[in-house]
Amino acid sequence: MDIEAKLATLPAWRREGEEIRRTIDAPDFPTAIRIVDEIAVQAEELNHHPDIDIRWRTLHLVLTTHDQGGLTDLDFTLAARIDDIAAKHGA
Ligand SMILES: C[C@H](O)[C@H](O)[C@H]1CNC2=NC(N)=NC(=O)C2=N1
Repeated sequence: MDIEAKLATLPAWRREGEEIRRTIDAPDFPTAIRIVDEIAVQAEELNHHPDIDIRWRTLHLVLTTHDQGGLTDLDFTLAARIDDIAAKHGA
């Protein structure tokens, strides 16, 4: 997998070693929680789960594939779905 090529399609995400990260600024706290809830649905569907830090209406998300010890296609698939969810909620 060409990690840099995948990252180029996901400008909201930045790579830090074997992880990719993005921040989502939701309009308000209830929306932030709705975004997390929708991410949870996708995470379960993919059996791939982000680390999520909730700070009022700001979400910090980290993706990596622990059981492969690095980034895989699953991280980029989930990242794209997270971007769709954020955009849908105006974040
Ligand atoms: C057993 C189960 O498939 C694994 O624990 C899955 C679950 N969700 C996961 N999520 C992430 N982000 N990385 C993993 O390696 C991972 N492993």
